[in-house]
Amino acid sequence: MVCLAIEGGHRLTGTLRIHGAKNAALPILAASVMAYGESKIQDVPDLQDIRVMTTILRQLGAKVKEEGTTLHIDATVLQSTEVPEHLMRQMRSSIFLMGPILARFGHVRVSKPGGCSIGSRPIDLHLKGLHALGAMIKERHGYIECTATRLHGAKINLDIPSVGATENLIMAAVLAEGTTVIENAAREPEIADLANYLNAMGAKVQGAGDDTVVIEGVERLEAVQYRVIPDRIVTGTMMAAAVVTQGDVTLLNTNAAHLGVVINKLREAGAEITIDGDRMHIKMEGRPKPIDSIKTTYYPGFPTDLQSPFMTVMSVASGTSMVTESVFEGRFQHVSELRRMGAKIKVDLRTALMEGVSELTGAVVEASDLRAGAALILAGLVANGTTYVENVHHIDRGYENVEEMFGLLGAKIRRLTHEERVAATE
Ligand SMILES: CC(=O)N[C@H]1[C@@H](OP(=O)(O)OP(=O)(O)OC[C@H]2O[C@@H](n3ccc(=O)[nH]c3=O)[C@H](O)[C@@H]2O)O[C@H](CO)[C@@H](O)[C@@H]1O
Ligand SMILES: C=C(OP(=O)(O)O)C(=O)O
Repeated sequence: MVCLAIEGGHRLTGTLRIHGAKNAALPILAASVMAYGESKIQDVPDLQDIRVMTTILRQLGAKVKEEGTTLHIDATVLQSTEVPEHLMRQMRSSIFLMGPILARFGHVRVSKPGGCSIGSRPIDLHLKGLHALGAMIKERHGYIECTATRLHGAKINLDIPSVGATENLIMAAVLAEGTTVIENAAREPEIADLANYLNAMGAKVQGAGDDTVVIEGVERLEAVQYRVIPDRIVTGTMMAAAVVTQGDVTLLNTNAAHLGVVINKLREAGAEITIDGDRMHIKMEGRPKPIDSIKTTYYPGFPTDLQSPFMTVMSVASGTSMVTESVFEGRFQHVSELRRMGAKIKVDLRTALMEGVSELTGAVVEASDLRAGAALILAGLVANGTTYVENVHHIDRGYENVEEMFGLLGAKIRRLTHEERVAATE
C-alpha cells in the first residue's frame, strides 16, 4: 500500500497544463466500440480508470494501441460481449459499456458495479432507460444481461438528471431505430463532449448539454479522430490548491466556461482570477475569506467532485463557511481526516459547518475516495509538518502522476511504500 508524503508550507507558483478529462474520456472510449475502423482518441489522461477501460476493451477483442496520450482503438470485430466481473468491479465507469455494446452487437452481459464509499450509486435509471429502448433485461446472480435484435427510439424522462444514465442512453440510442427523446437529461460538459464525438462518427444527437436531448438513430458509425476536453475537476482542484497555499499559478488547457460557479466561489474567497482563452491565472494573497455557502448540485451548479477540495480551502479561511452535499449521501468521509489535521468541522446530516483555523498540522490520514484524497493533499500542502496520505490508489484514478503534477508548481510530495511510511513516522 503506497502513500504520499507531503511537506507542508510551500506556496504553489508556476505553470501547469491540465490533462484531458477522465469523465469525458471514459464514456468516449466506451463509445468507440460502436465504430467501424480505427478510432484515434487524443488527450486521454494516463489514469488507473483509463487503464481498466483499455484492459476491458482488449479483453473484449478490440485492438488498442497507446501512443503517448493518444489511444488507437479498433473494435470493428469483438470476440465477446461479456465484461469480466473482476474488471467490472474495478470502477463504476465500466457500466458505460452497457449501452454501446448492446446497441452494436445486440447483447451485453456485465456484473453490477455496486456502490462505493461516496454513496450507494444505483443504476436503476440506466436499466429503465434501456428497457424503454426495447432491451430485454435479466438480472441474476449479480449479473445483468441485456438483449435486443435492434433497439428502438423511445421517450425517456429521467427521475434524476444522472450523468451516467444520460450518457449510457445517448450511446444506446444512436444506433436504435427511430428517434429517442431524453428529458430531464444531465447537462454536464462531458455529455456534450460525448455527443460531439458521436456526431463526428455519424450519429445524430441534438441538445446534449441541455435538459432535452434528441437522438435520431443511424445504421452505422465510422471511426474518427477526436480530442477529449480538459478536466474541469482537475482544473478546479489546482485552482483551490493555488488559493489554499496563497500561490500564483497559471493553468493551461482549461475551459473557464465549465467552471463558472467554481470561479465565483474562489473570487468570493479573495482569489484574483484572470482568464485568457484556455489559460487561467490564479493569484491569492493572504488567508482565504470564508465562503458563505456552497451547495453541490447538478451542472451548472457547484460540482460534488469539488466539494472536498473546497472544504480544505474553507478549513483554513478567516471565518465560518458552510457546505451542503446534495448529490451523494456518503461524501463527507474526508471530514474525520481533516479534523485529525486540526480542522474544525461540524456535520449535521448533509451539511458541514467549518470554522476556519489559522493552522493545520501534518498527520497520517486516509483517502476514502478520489476527491477526498485530493482534499487531503491540499490540506497537506498548507499544514505545519508532513502529512501522509494513505490509499493513494483512489487518487491515481483521477489525477495523472499526482506528485509530479503538484511538484511542477513547487510542492514537495513523495510516494512512499507502507514500510517507508512506517519508518518515517516511528
Ligand atoms: C465517470 C463520471 O462521469 N462520474 C461522475 C458522474 O457519476 P455518475 O454518472 O455515477 O453520477 P450520477 O449523475 O449518475 O449520480 C447522481 C445521483 O443520481 C443517483 N442515481 C444515478 C443513477 C441511477 O440509475 N440512479 C440513481 O439514483 C446517484 O446515486 C446520485 O445520487 O457524475 C457524478 C455527479 O456529477 C460525478 O460525481 C462523477 O464524477
Ligand atoms: C466520483 C467520481 O468518479 P467515478 O464516477 O468514476 O467514481 C469522481 O470523479 O470524483
